[in-house]
Amino acid sequence: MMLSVQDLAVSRGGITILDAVSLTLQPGEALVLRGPNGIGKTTLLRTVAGLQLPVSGRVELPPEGAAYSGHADGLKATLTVAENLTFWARIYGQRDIAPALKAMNLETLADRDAQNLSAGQKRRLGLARLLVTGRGLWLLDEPTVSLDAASVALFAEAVRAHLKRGGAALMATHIDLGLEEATILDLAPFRAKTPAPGQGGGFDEAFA
Ligand SMILES: Nc1ncnc2c1ncn2[C@@H]1O[C@H](COP(=O)(O)OP(=O)(O)OP(=O)(O)O)[C@@H](O)[C@H]1O
Repeated sequence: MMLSVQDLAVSRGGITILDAVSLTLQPGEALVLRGPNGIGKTTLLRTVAGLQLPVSGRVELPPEGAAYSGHADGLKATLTVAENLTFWARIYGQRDIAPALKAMNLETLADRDAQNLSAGQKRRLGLARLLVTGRGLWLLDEPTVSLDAASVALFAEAVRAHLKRGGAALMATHIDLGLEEATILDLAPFRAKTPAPGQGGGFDEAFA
């Protein structure tokens, strides 16, 4: 078992937005969270990652934990691409950054400072970071934002290889990665019963 979520309720700003979420992931499986903007995909992923506490319910992860990739890529601006990856690899007890550089097509950018990368290149570095964690469970929030078609294909290939190695992935993404291993979980049935005004709507009301 790579992940077990049982009867989980999660909140944002003190208000429960999703409840009774239960799901499991076995090695080799991927689950894609679907639902309109604001339903709580980010909140659910952050809760599963342990970045915020659940309102109730249980999350069981592998003993070594998960690798989380959120909207911020967590890059060190003044370190090069290779230095960033080496930094993270050391934290996670890994040595070799070469496969991660290759997988995300960063070899020719290895010596460039992270602050001088384009948005899509930064995203590729953020995803390369996943590969140097050595963690079996990936929790991914909109991993393909800013990526062009070729980079989306590279990313899909990296996820596929991860699943083949016995890894698992829980991800929020609006685009189809073409992963036949992935199942879709629509979060609409888990919407908490009494959302506050402006919460859980079909789109981002603040910008309507
Ligand atoms: N501090 C806060 N107080 C109250 N509500 C908040 C607060 N922060 C976020 N929210 C609301 O919580 C809800 C869940 O947000 P979340 O980012 O998890 O949604 P999402 O499904 O990931 O959305 P998207 O598809 O746009 O990324 C949204 O309706 C958001 O407006």
